[in-house]
Amino acid sequence: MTPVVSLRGARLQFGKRTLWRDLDLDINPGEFFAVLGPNGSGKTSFLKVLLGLQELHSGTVSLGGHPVERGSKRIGYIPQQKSFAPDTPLRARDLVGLGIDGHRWGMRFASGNVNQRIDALLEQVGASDYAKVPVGQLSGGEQQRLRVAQALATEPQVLLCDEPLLSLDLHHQQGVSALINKQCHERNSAVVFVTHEINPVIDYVDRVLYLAGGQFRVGTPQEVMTTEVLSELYDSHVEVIHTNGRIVVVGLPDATTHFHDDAHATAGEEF
Ligand SMILES: Nc1ncnc2c1ncn2[C@@H]1O[C@H](COP(=O)(O)OP(=O)(O)OP(=O)(O)O)[C@@H](O)[C@H]1O
Repeated sequence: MTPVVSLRGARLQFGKRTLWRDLDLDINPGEFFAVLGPNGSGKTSFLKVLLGLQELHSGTVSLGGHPVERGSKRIGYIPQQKSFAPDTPLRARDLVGLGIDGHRWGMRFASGNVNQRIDALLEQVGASDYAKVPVGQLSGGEQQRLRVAQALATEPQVLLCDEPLLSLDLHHQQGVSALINKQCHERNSAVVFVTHEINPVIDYVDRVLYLAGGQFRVGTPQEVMTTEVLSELYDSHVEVIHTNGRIVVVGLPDATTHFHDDAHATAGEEF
């Protein structure tokens, strides 16, 4: 199987601060891949590398066997949930339409084909009923469904999701994550899902990249979400409890203070 995302010897650092290094990773079609970690550990920066918005310090990254490029149609991107202003002059279907031809300048005269495609996308995310409602009048969950539809417009090989459940209530969290998982399975897209909290997607996640303190671990949730692994990553005792199919992590320190500083690297280590 050809991986959708490949990183080799990847390293990202800002100044003396290394977010991650020696990252070798393949993400496969149809894989639901979660990126976890505390504030400032580099989750969004990881997405930016895949979006071609952030260069690696060293190593390589490719998408579908090609170097990453900005604005690639291979990628669908669902940004963090931010509400539209109530008077935003866009209807739900206009927002989805931007995913199809938003790269074009000037007034859009939607063809029959474009309209059909918009209808199909609205249907796919269960948003047909509010197709003509101005986006600013919709609930956070309804707006987020439209962003999912917009991100799916180009039938992307990989769907990058940056905390797409933030500020959604439990009901809408379940709806949006089920929708993203559906895309993963029915269209065989890879999903890279950045989140602080694994539990809302625990039933869907195949593998996890856990970033903390300038280090990382990759594996299944069962392999990574353990007392031993997280205590090592945080350099402090952390208790991981698995209960009723959910994972509770107790005693998390402020990991952003534990970054590995290259100034303290051992002599002879290669950077
Ligand atoms: N262009 C940049 N220049 C310098 N530092 C940066 C740059 N981009 C990100 N950083 C720093 O890198 C660290 C990781 O940022 P990033 O946004 O990737 O973290 P995150 O894990 O997504 O955090 P959060 O959970 O708070 O959203 C932060 O300390 C941030 O300030």
